[in-house]
Amino acid sequence: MAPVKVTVTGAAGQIGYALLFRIASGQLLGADVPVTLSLLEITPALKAAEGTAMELDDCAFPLLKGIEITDSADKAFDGANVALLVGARPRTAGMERGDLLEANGGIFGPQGKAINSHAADDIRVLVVGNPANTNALIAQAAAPDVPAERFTAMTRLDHNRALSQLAAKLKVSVTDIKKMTIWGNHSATQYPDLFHTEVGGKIAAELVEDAWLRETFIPKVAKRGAAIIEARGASSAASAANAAIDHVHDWVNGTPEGDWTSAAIPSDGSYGVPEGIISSFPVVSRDGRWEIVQGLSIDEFSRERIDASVGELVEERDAVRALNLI
Ligand SMILES: NC(=O)C1=CN([C@@H]2O[C@H](COP(=O)(O)OP(=O)(O)OC[C@H]3O[C@@H](n4cnc5c(N)ncnc54)[C@H](O)[C@@H]3O)[C@@H](O)[C@H]2O)C=CC1
Ligand SMILES: O=C([O-])CC(=O)C(=O)O
Repeated sequence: MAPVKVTVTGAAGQIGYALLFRIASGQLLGADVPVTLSLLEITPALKAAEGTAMELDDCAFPLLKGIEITDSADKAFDGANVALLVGARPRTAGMERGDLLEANGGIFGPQGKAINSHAADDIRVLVVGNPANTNALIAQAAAPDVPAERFTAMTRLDHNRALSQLAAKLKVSVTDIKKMTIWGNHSATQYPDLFHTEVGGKIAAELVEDAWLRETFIPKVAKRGAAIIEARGASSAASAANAAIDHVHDWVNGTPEGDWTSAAIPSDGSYGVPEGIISSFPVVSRDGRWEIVQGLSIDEFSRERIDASVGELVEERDAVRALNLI
């Protein structure tokens, strides 16, 4: 079997360090799938990426068939089958949102273009670097020859956080919980929805107090990233890497029958989310493609929250449009 080429940007960063070893050990694609890794970094971080590559060598992973380290996007994405876009420009003190979007446009535009020109026909892209949904939109717009559905952004970490918070509340195992959903943006406006989530055949929203759902669960999940930064002095890295593994694993290998997961994928207009926006939905993966779960009833409480998060995504889209980034 020919190795699958996995390109990781920001490979010398925190998430990169937590991610690369798991990809090389077979957890991304399967225990029988050989991989080659391509590490894309900015020039000053190449040496650190080389250090990580030395450690990858030292693991003697049977599935790892090669490592390439480069600061050239054209080279990094050449023949890539999976692209994990982790490296991004973080927001720094005093930075306006427009500056942040523009700085990221300077990263995700050229990377999208390189993917368009050089990646393999089956390329699948997961954007992790924030603002993830809009960075995915920028990369997608720069890659008109790649099917739009191949550009996705990560809300699986939010999904996993929601599973874990609910399991703790109900004193059940995360495996007892099915059909969790994160809607919208990977930001504080995201909406973790318990109205379709099932625990032992019952609807989760009916098993918890209303006040807990509104005042504890939703804000705790939505603001968990900030809480981790506050506690660790650095943003989530191992849990973010874990979620990236889950997302790509399920995209390629399928989601289990009777359950779904959450991923930010280009909207087809489902649930009133404007077409083209890269928004989180309840999704299943079948035959290597994400499909939005259809037919869920959305009550007024959920509608307001989905609309608020999608409204933020529309604003971000309009802002990058005004900057000619899409
Ligand atoms: N979607 C999600 O759920 C989550 C997203 N994130 C985001 O993931 C991103 C990465 O986080 P960390 O690894 O902790 O950051 P980090 O700062 O440790 O690493 C980022 C790396 O990206 C590299 N980089 C910057 N520009 C690049 C470019 N043009 N090409 C290639 N590499 C480039 C940097 O040199 C650095 O090594 C951040 O934007 C963070 O906000 C973090 C946690 C969860
Ligand atoms: O803001 C960040 O960099 C961290 C983040 O996205 C998260 O942990 O959800």
